[in-house]
Amino acid sequence: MFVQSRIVRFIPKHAPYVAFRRSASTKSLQETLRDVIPEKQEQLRKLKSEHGQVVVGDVKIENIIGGMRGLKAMLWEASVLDANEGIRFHGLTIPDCQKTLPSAPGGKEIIAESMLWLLLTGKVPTVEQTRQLSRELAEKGELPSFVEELVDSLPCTLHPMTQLGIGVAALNRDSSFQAAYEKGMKKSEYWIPTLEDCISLIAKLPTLAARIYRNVYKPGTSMPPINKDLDLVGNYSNLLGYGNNHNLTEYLRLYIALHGDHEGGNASAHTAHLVGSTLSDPYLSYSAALFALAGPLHGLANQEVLRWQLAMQAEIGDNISHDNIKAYLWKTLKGGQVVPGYGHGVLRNPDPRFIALQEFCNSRPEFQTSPIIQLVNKTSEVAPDVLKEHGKTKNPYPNVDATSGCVLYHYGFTEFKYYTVIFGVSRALGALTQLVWARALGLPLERPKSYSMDALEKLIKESY
Ligand SMILES: CC(=O)SCCNC(=O)CCNC(=O)[C@H](O)C(C)(C)COP(=O)(O)OP(=O)(O)OC[C@H]1O[C@@H](n2cnc3c(N)ncnc32)[C@H](O)[C@@H]1OP(=O)(O)O
Ligand SMILES: O=C([O-])CC(=O)C(=O)O
Repeated sequence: MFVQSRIVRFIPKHAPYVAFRRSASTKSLQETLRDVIPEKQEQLRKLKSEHGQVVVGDVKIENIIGGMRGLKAMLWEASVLDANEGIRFHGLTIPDCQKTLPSAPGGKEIIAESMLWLLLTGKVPTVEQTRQLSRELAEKGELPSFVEELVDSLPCTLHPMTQLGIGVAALNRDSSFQAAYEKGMKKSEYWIPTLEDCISLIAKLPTLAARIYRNVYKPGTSMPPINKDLDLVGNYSNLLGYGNNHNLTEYLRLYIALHGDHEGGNASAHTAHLVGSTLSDPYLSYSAALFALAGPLHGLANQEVLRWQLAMQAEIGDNISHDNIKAYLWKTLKGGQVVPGYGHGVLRNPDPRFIALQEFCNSRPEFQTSPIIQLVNKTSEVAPDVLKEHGKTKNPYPNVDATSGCVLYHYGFTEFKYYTVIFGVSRALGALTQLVWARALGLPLERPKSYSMDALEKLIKESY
């Protein structure tokens, strides 16, 4: 059969990993992945057998006591972070993805399905493939009734992230992986039910997350049915009750695509990987990841930023001068608190996700007079110099959380304790992708060596 390939018009300079073309293929995600797996298995076999002894770095005492920062110690397929340039998904930068990944009908932003396809397969999907995946996700979106009853029984005073983690863990009752494992499935086939679970979980996350939102913030309102002709985030927005706000829906699409993956060492992705390495099923693994995301130094920072910016706004009023912001930043730092939304474990420049969200705002007239977005922008002009003068943080620049929640607030989505749940819907794309690859590549149990301080001192003495 003659298959015509269409090279996408924009070819980036550094796109080493991805087959940067959209083929006319109508192969499903599962079929595409099945084609890619043998190549990757062979690549891993060679790395192990031919290069297993190559040294890629030293381990210093400062790495061991410093949160393993800088250690090159994990395999992660879908994305790699450069400290200065930021994230690349299979070699593609965020602007590359914005140019090439299919969007929703009537929309312009990247959608979760096209990002998921890229992360899982390393290939840019066709529009048809993306639509096929949207339909599959919509068809698998309903929650089992016992999970609905479980989340409905939770007190609305329980943080939405705790509720999300509970709901995701409970979905494991129907895990295909767990059932197949119990029946004695061969290791080489683990990836198949793992993929099934991952797709099912990604499909159900918006329904679960929207149910939590309704229970906590809009009690007594009923959710519309899942629309089989909509993309995942289009449905999520609908279920939340914001479906008629096109701009907010587009923002959610971009937000969820961009937060999908940030290589493997971040706390949520790493947690999913660690738990998954014990052969816990994807629901349990991702539930654990959500509780890492719920910490204020990680995903919860997007709620903290809004709280902090609103407190700043209340204190300085309408006079949002650089000097007033600077004084508020110093007050935060002298109070012994971190400036939320600034700094990063790896990045050493402004986060390109922050830039992409700022560009989203800059391209829309409604943000030019938005008090909260103007305050975020002005803060980002002042904070780096203040943090440099403060002299502690290795990265004084804004990360993605510096604006992500504030844009939601602008749109009237003001329930800030819910914001990290949206991040949790997104991070599944990357964390679950890696679980599929971990099983397809037969990666082992993760179990690093630890030392006590006494044992470290002994090692130090021995090294002299
Ligand atoms: C999606 C995400 O997870 S992005 C990150 C979201 N988190 C935030 O925005 C919270 C604010 N930022 C921070 O707390 C940090 O920058 C982190 C947690 C993101 C990274 O932490 P680290 O890798 O340890 O940063 P770094 O090496 O620069 O830290 C050195 C010192 O600077 C401090 N520092 C780092 N960032 C900040 C900040 N934004 N405000 C004040 N102090 C800071 C650290 O607390 C540390 O102080 P210590 O020596 O007293 O412990
Ligand atoms: O990479 C990190 O450590 C934190 C982060 O930005 C993310 O997980 O999105």
